[in-house]
Amino acid sequence: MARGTQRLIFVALKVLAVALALVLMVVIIRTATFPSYQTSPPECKPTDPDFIPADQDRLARFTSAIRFRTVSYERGVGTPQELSRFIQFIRESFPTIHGSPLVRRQVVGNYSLLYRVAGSDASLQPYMLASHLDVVPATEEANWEAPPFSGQLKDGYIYGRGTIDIKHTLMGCLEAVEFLLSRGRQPKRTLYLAFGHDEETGGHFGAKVIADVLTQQGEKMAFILDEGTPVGDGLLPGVSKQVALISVAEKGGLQLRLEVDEEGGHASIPRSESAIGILSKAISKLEDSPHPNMFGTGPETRMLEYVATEMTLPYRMLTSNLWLFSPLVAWVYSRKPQTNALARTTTALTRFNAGVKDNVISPRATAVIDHRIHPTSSVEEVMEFDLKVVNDPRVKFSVINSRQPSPTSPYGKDSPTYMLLQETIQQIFPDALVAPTTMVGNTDTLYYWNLSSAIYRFNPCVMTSSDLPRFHGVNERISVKSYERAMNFYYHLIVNMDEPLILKRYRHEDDL
Ligand SMILES: CCCCCCCC/C=C\CCCCCCCC(=O)N[C@@H](Cc1c[nH]c2ccccc12)C(=O)O
Ligand SMILES: [Zn+2]
Ligand SMILES: [Zn+2]
Repeated sequence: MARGTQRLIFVALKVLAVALALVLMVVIIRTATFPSYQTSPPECKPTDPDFIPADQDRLARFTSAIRFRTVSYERGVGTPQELSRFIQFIRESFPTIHGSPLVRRQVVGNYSLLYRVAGSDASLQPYMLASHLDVVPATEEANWEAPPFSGQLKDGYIYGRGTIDIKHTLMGCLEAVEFLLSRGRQPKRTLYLAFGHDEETGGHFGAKVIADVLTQQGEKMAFILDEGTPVGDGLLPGVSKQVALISVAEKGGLQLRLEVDEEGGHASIPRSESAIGILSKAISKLEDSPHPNMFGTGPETRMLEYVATEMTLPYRMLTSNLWLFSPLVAWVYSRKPQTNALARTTTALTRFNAGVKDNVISPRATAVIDHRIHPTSSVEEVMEFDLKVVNDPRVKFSVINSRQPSPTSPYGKDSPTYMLLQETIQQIFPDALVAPTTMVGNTDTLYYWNLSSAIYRFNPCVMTSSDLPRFHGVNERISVKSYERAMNFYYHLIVNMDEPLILKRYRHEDDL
């Protein structure tokens, strides 16, 4: 090898070594100095004078609420009589709320409830706590450890449909307001409670109408809190502490119907391709072609950064240095369904219909694809992507439903309401970290976008990965301790909202 070439290689190796050393240095420095986003407000204790205990009366009210079979089956098909009975039960169970001159109650869309609790300072912008009255049907009843509409107490858990989705927040909010008012206190800031009656089937007749009513009344909210992501225990790799996940954004959706119409006929004389075959190829192409991994562009990235300082060293190093390791973390995310759903637009094949008889070639095949759209993508992008992937004019696409991803609500120390939420969570869950994330399913907040730019989705309940299948699944349950935490969470949130010190600490130029 010529001497000149040798020297060149030597210099190149030297440059590479220096560059690597520099990169390593940056990685180490960032790992060691990465900021913490956590706070440590005073813990809420059972000995506090304003602690709400899960006493017999409150537990009895909650278990009774679970016994109402307020099931939503499909759009416009629910259980109206049961909803009416449940509304009556709520009215009788919370006499202070329903007798207070501070409270205005409206029944909206026949079965949804909208309460306004007047604050003493009308100059302050109101806020809204949302939940829903309905539940999904209970299947596989035989496999439940206690009947799904029994509200049975067993080994410290209350069993039943709605215990974590979402009658614990519905009753938790009401208990908190009842407790406040029964102590003769009036909040400074007006608050709304909004309880839709058909969230489980899209909120078209409940939350949508609530939003219309509030819009007509010209209301704007300082923030809105609805059902959402839980306090995860063991859900995030590399973090041993619990992580309370506040969803600051919600994925969009695109439900597509795919249809192929071809000549059918006698099964003994098939053509080379059938409607079923053509459609199968199309949907299998869609399943095999995932939408791009968007890790690094949405709240899912910040979620990791918010807990970085509490991670085990290898994870901490990766997360503190996403400028370098983002592609690697993106790949790790794509490996598990829960994290994959956070990182990209997902494609779920939910229906496939074709054929009427064993020996008849079906002239028609149809399928439904349910996409959930990443916050940094759009309905248009998803449609364009799919058409390109299928690339077959015989497959006709039609849109069943579409909605853009939600705007991302402000979070972090620049957002007083997010920080208020974070501090309240840490009062009730003192061992938990708090982090922003994206809601992968849809909620009633879809209709509330025009009411507030600060919309958060959170479920004040600790959940392990083995609890997740209880959502809409078998053996839905909540521990008595968790229900107690839910009541106290809402109570503290309401009290904190009137505590100028907390908001002021994070308030910038924007006045709430
Ligand atoms: C590593 C990170 C882990 C993250 C873990 C996240 C865990 C999530 C755990 C629980 C969340 C479940 C809560 C889901 C609630 C979603 C509500 C729902 O099921 N919605 C339906 C129906 C629906 C409601 N509103 C609309 C509007 C438009 C279409 C459908 C719906 C749904 O999303 O399909
Ligand atoms: Zn729900
Ligand atoms: Zn649900």
